[in-house]
Amino acid sequence: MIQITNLHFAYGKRRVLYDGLTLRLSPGSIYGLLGPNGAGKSTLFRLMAGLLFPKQGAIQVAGHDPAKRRPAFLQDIFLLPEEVYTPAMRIREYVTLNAPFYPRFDYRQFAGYLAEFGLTEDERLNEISYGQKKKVLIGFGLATNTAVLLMDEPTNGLDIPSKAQFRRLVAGAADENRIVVISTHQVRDLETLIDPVIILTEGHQVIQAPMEVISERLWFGLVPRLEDVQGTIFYSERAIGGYAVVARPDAVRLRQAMSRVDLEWLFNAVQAHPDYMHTLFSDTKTLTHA
Ligand SMILES: Nc1ncnc2c1ncn2[C@@H]1O[C@H](COP(=O)(O)OP(=O)(O)OP(=O)(O)O)[C@@H](O)[C@H]1O
Repeated sequence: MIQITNLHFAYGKRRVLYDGLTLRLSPGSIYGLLGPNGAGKSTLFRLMAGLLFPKQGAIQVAGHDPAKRRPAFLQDIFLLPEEVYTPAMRIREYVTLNAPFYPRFDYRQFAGYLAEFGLTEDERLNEISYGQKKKVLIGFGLATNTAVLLMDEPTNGLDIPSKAQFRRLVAGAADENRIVVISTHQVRDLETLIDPVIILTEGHQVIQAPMEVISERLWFGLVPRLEDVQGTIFYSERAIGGYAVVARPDAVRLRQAMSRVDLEWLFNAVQAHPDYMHTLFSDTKTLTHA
């Protein structure tokens, strides 16, 4: 469990990033953390990992106060940063040096990921591409089997087939004891993987909701004309044959048309109507998907 209660944070005297953030994340889910540039996604990860400290409020991660950085906490959390830096050594040496920090590290599992990504342990981390380095660290992070796995923009730098591999490997490594949180701008990369979603807005609002609830409370679809929607449209964009729309389900005459959550449209709708969306999902912060 990750429990964030009334978190306040700012870098020095700069703009306040969190002004009373409260969130609860439960094991058994792959959370998607979305937000505009500068909203504070990476900062939230650093706070969860104990690399930054709250100005006020409390963070509990798997029963630990991250700020204390106790060994029992550090061996149960892995943070894959957005920008990865790797030392000039072979993958094998990297694993020999770093895996012992994680008591549940599974060497065979890691070897399987490397093989999936078409890499071998003999390769030198300073002689492979950025995307390949990222794959090594994604595999390493999954193989740590920590209770908490935080991944900041993991699909940046991955080619299209690797994104599908990534989804498959993460889905396979997630289990009922693990909390996985993935931040991303590439929502289409992860649409089928993440549930629930957490969306940060510029105005410090936070929406947290399971996909199932989102699809019950909002309608996503294509309409030939905007006049086909009676009532509030939260987001629309021109599309082939009409308009892509996020609206209230009861506002759409064409309700029989299938509605499937589109995370990119949802993201835009939340940024455009943060207060309304916050109210619409105010009761879902502690819900997890079935
Ligand atoms: N070390 C730092 N010192 C001062 N300000 C910082 C520092 N790191 C980040 N910031 C500021 O804090 C804000 C949030 O940054 P953060 O990297 O957490 O955002 P983000 O949501 O991850 O952004 P992006 O989507 O662009 O990666 C930004 O305005 C950034 O300029």
